[in-house]
Amino acid sequence: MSRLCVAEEQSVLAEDKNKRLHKIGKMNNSKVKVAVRVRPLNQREKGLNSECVVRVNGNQITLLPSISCKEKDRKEPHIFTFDNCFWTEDRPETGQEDVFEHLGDGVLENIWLGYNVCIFAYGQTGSGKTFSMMGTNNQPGIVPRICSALFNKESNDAETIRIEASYLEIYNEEVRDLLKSAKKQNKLRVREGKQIGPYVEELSCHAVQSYEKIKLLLDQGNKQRAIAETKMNEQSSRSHAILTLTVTQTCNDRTSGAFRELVSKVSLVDLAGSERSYKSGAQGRQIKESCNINKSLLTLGLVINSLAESSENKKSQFVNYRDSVLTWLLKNNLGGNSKTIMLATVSPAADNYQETLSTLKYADSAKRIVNQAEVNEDVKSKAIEELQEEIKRLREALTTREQVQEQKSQLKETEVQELKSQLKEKENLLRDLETSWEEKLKRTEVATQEWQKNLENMGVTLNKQDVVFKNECYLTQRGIHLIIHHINYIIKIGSGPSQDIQISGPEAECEHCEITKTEEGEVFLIPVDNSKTYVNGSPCNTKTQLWHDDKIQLGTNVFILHLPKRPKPEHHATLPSDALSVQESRERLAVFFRDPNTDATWLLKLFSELSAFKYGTVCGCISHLGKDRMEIYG
Ligand SMILES: Nc1ncnc2c1ncn2[C@@H]1O[C@H](COP(=O)(O)OP(=O)(O)OP(=O)(O)O)[C@@H](O)[C@H]1O
Repeated sequence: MSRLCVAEEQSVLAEDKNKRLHKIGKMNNSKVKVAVRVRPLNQREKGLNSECVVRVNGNQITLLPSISCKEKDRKEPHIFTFDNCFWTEDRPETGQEDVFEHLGDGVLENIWLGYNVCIFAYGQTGSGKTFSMMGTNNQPGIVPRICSALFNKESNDAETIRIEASYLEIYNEEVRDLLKSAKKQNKLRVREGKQIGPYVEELSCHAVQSYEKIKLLLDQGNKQRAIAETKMNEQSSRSHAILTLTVTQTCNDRTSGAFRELVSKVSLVDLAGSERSYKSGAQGRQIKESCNINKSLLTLGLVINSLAESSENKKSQFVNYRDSVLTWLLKNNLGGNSKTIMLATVSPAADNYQETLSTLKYADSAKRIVNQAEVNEDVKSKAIEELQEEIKRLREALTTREQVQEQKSQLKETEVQELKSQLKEKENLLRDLETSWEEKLKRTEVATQEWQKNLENMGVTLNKQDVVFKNECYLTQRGIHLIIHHINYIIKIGSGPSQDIQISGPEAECEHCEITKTEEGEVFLIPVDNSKTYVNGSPCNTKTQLWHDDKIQLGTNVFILHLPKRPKPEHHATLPSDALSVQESRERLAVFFRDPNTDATWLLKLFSELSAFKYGTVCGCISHLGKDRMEIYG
């Protein structure tokens, strides 16, 4: 039978099943809910006096024409209506709560009812996807709030709740397990089962019993992501991250007295920035990254469009989910069995007009998609049955293939290998489904300990939220995450698109400075003429050697150099003959001398040398303390 006929037959069977489920109220048509969040103007945009071109009125968002937009967009504003519009400028402190109240509460309700749910954040780099999904310690986002509520017993009346978590990222169309140490990573393949839908082979799944445990896993995953990024000088915005929680509840049906098992798969997705390719001036490896990011996002766009069209025309049409890893994994969430929310994040600044318009158009298409959400009841037994059948079929196929192996052709050999690998995978899945909860909890504990040990062996120490590499040379920059930039030979820093590290702010030059590392491991800073560059608070206008822990300020961007092999040498100041002694601490220098009327020029020289050398920004004062003592404060 041709592929098309099989697809047609399957779709007829699925339609019949859907009709039946609709009738008994266990499936319903569910439009993708679309919300838009506008972040406040950031420092860079304020510094550039960027015009604010977005207005929000209730659920309506208007994009006003601006000088920077294309000719055809200059005449009229673009007006869109969504399920929710969030504008953080009005109430910045309650922004995260507002979003959770309007989106998160509904998500929880659907989880308790046994539906699959998905929230995916889409928008240009820096528009607030990670801030909305993850948030910060003080302003937690949707993900930690959902995780915390899942363990709040008052929010549901199930007898038992079991939660398993997996966390992956898609980078250059390859899947990485964020909860497995880099050493143990194989290239992970996406497969698909009739009952379970698309899944990632060998992806680790962790049983969690408390919010603290999920938080620990999330932290681990984010660190793993940070390590991968920094090892390759990547940035998080270049990969897509998917956290999946499988929530299994057993409930006692009050009327029949029977036990029901409800399973909800919760997919929380932080997509890569949507604009990368044309604004970042991508080169070399970055071109591959951009193509692959855009391949996923492009396919996502195509999938959204064809789903929107088929929902409107009420006609099913073939949707090529398998064209990208992202859409394949989100197959159920887009047009399938899931209650899905898209959170589109945008910047209000005029110079982001095109990206904002394209995000809003994307979001506008998404709101036309209609999913077929189904209550997932007793799916485990069905999945076990399906796997047992599959395993039986694969074993038989393998025996037949092996029997005709006499004429050993290359083709047969590959076929046998593929069958063996499928068989192994299905057996693993079955074993996993049959593993007891207690065993799963034990496994998670062992995996966490192993992961931490591995990091220590790699020379990485975990310091609260931070990742520190013991013996390497890098710059750290603190923002929403701690960002680490490795220095290998030469790095260019500036606000221009071709710079290795991009800085922002009104005082950031297009090409601000270079940092070089010699073969001997010495590090130098070479500022570009007239750039606002400071080392430990002192202006730096010429090539300057840098030491461990030096603070480098480029305009308003601050970096700390990590170079443990080059600690700052001890400073030996030449003191005038009448100085008696010098006492130093990191914050204070006290010079004792005989004659309080000593010419102070040497002291001022010493002061400026020391401030440049060791004391960072010296807001210091020189004060006379009695007859024979002066103190300089750093
Ligand atoms: N709604 C908001 N309110 C306050 N600050 C915000 C908001 N949204 C984003 N920000 C700030 O803007 C900056 C960029 O946000 P974020 O990292 O979430 O962007 P992103 O879309 O995830 O970017 P990328 O695609 O590069 O990962 C962060 O410093 C964040 O704190």
